[in-house]
Amino acid sequence: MPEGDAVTGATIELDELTKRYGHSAQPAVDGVSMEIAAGETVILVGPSGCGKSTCLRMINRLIEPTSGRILINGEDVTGIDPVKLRRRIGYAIQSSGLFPHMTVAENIAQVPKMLGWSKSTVRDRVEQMLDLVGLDPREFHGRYPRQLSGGQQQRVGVARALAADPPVLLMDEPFGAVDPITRDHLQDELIRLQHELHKTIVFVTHDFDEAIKLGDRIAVLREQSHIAQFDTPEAILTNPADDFVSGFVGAGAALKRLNLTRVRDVGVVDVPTAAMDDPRETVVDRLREGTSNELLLLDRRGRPYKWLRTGDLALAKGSLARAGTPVTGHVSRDATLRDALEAVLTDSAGRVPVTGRRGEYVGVVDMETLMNSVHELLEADRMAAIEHRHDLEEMRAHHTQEQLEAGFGEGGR
Ligand SMILES: Nc1ncnc2c1ncn2[C@@H]1O[C@H](COP(=O)(O)OP(=O)(O)OP(=O)(O)O)[C@@H](O)[C@H]1O
Repeated sequence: MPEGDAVTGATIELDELTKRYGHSAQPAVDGVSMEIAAGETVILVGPSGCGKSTCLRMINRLIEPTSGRILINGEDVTGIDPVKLRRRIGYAIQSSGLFPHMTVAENIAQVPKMLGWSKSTVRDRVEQMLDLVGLDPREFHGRYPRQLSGGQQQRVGVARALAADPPVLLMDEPFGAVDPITRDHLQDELIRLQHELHKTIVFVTHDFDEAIKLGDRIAVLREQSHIAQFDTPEAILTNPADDFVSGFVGAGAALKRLNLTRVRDVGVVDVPTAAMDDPRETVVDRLREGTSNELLLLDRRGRPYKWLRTGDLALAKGSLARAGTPVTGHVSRDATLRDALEAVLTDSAGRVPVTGRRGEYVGVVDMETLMNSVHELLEADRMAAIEHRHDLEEMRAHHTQEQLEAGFGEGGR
């Protein structure tokens, strides 16, 4: 999380939380314990029926736990009125859960109204929420859910969940029912929102790629919600705890790792550049000075325009305007390494310019820099995981030593 940004989320602690439905022999959720930091996004993944939704719904007590405790910001909420509790916890689900007979505005306004907010505050809040999720308030305010696309319904669902500004947001496969492109878009929107809001989010999904993209940490659950591994996406990708987790990560862990790093975090190379208005001699000199026989011509706003090779000038009879090959692909500094790899693989010369916020040239990525970066990243992940394991072992050894000493002490009395 960026420094200086206020955290508005709350801590969540699940303490030996268990759910046994009716007379079933096995509990659906068996003694799950988990600590979630304020402002953190935690993803629950696991096979169908392992108890993810049950876990999630116990947090807002839509399902009453059979035993165990839930603490929100340190307060035990296991015994408080569930209706009051739910006003402090936003909840978004797959089918968007909107009331069909209410307009978009009425749906979003529901919890703020129940909380007794004044009419004008509620009205402003509805506008603000629609803006936040990227829907034009004037257009969508009065529509009914059936007049919205699946993706728009999901957005309204998220707006409604956030309307009363709850510190905690629970999301149960919220993007499960939309097409992959809309899903990708909604995921990006959620990342943007979370960047602004810093809620504590617990998010259930089947989709491991979604978990990697959205989670600060991922809890991989086995049957009855036993935790197989609870760690950062990087650690799970490079150091899965066992075969069960590896099976979940699936093939292509290194490729998935590329989604976690942005171009701005790795080194880019510099190529000689020249401006459109530069005299021909300057351009020729720069081409000569460079190590590759290529130069990037920038337009008047400093944006990549054309690739120019030594021979191009002769072919175009010396006119810069006619020489060279237009730049077709580029990646922004915010693009993931996966996007950069895609661009590099599809570029005929295997390199693409990197651009800043206003499209200005900041460097170039090619296959070699990408490969070096990926090797370095994977190596760093591995080292961090080894250190982490070492710390854990030391802590355990220390703990055992303490217990032994305490035992001897008692025995000696
Ligand atoms: N109301 C209920 N009564 C009895 N059993 C239930 C009830 N709800 C869920 N279960 C059982 O509890 C177990 C966990 O269900 P849950 O829906 O929490 O799993 P899940 O991991 O979210 O599954 P999925 O990924 O398929 O949505 C399942 O075996 C399910 O059949």
